[in-house]
Order: sequence, then C-alpha cells, then structure tokens
Amino acid sequence: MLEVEGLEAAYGDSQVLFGLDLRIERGEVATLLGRNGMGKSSLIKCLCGWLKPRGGRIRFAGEDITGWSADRIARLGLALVPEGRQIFPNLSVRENLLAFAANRSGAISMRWDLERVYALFPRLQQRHQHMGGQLSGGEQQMLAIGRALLTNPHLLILDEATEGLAPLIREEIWRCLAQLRSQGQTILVVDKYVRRLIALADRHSILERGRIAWQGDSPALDADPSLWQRYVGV
Ligand SMILES: Nc1ncnc2c1ncn2[C@@H]1O[C@H](COP(=O)(O)OP(=O)(O)OP(=O)(O)O)[C@@H](O)[C@H]1O
Repeated sequence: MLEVEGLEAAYGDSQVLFGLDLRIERGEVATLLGRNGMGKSSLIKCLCGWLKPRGGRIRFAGEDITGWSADRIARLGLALVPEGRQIFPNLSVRENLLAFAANRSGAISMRWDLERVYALFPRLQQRHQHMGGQLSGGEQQMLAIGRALLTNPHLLILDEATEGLAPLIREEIWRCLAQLRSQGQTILVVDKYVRRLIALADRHSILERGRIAWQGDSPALDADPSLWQRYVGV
C-alpha cells in the first residue's frame, strides 16, 4: 500500500529527514513513534504532498507519488486526520462530514456513508446540527476521523491521534481505531501511548532526529521497554 525509500526532506537549508524507509502493507496498522521534533509530522507532510521530498521515493496505491500535489495524493485515496483536527468551526457537524465525501478507494461493499460514521460515533449524530466550533476536543477528533473516513481512503493517517484528549475520550478513539482495523482499514498512526499502540498496531517505526532508529513488530516492541524510555520518553 505504501512504500517509502530513502526519503530526504528539508525546510530551506535545514534538513529534517535523512533517508527514511517505511513499508505498510494493505490492511496493516503502522505507527510512528519518537519524541517531539524528531520528524514524524514532516514525514507525514511528505506523504500527503505538503512538503516536497528532496530525495528518495514514495509509492502509494500502485503509483509513484513522489512530488505529487496534495490534492492529487488525496484523490488517490490518502486521508489525513491532522494534528489540531482543523475542522470547519462555522459548518455544522453534518456539513463538515459531507464537505469532502467521496469514494476514493472505489469500495463497493463496506463503503463509508453518513449513517456508518454516526454508528461509529453516536455522539456526532446527537450533535449533527451543532457547529464544529461548539464541539469538545474529543468530538472534534471524532469529526475529523469521520470526515476522513467519508473519503473512503486506502490509507488513513492520524497525526497525534489522542493528544490533549480526556482519558475516556482517548479510549473511545482507541476503540474506534481497533474497529477500523478489524474492518481491514490500512492505518498509519502517530501517538505517544505506546501500550495502546502495541495492542492496536502490527508494526512500529521509531524516529530519532529524522532517521529511523528502530523498526519492528508489536511483540518486539513490547519485549523491550528500554526502547520506549530511550526514544519516546515514557
Ligand atoms: N515549518 C517548519 N519550518 C522549519 N522547521 C520545521 C518546520 N516544521 C518542523 N520543523 C523542524 O523539523 C524538525 C522535525 O519536526 P516535526 O514536526 O516533523 O517533528 P515531530 O516528530 O512531528 O514532532 P512534534 O510532535 O513536535 O510535531 C524539528 O527540528 C522542527 O523544528
């Protein structure tokens, strides 16, 4: 589904990614781990087309998308739930959800529609007429996830999936991601809750100063908590 090879990126003269490799198979859940400023968001920006790579290759859904524009990559079926949600404060929940609805993966069965999103997040249905700006942080995150799902993406990316959310809402987001996983959705998630990520995901990549410091599966990460302390600070 996604193959990144030797990815390099910079902001002006300041290089931030140094030869990253990453692979996500269809139906897998992968994570990016690392302390603040290690390059997770920059990698995601490259995948989404917001930051042009200086070197390396990105292949997604059968295409070489290196250097493609963000809207072209989105149309190919990559959906981002961005850090800070970025929902429209002056549109209702329903309008936010329908603003970008599409069928990018060409799914015939199990297609996401409004009803299915409301079934996943009943809170959104209860508040469907509320403005985006009136929602709590957790509700905004549900809205951002629902909006991304309504594009029926091949790959769903969540940057800081549960950051700043109350514990109960965090649990609801984890429950939702587990449900999506069981339905075969391919997901790349950035978060700091390593235990939750081990339970949820198949593979993990730890970033350290723009380089991959460690890659492995959940049993390997679970078996070595010293990695978490060293690279994630938990
Ligand atoms: N727009 C920008 N211009 C210049 N430098 C930037 C920009 N955005 C990020 N950086 C720098 O790039 C490096 C990687 O940052 P990035 O945001 O990718 O890290 P991160 O692991 O996602 O951390 P965080 O969780 O804090 O977002 C950092 O040194 C950061 O200061």
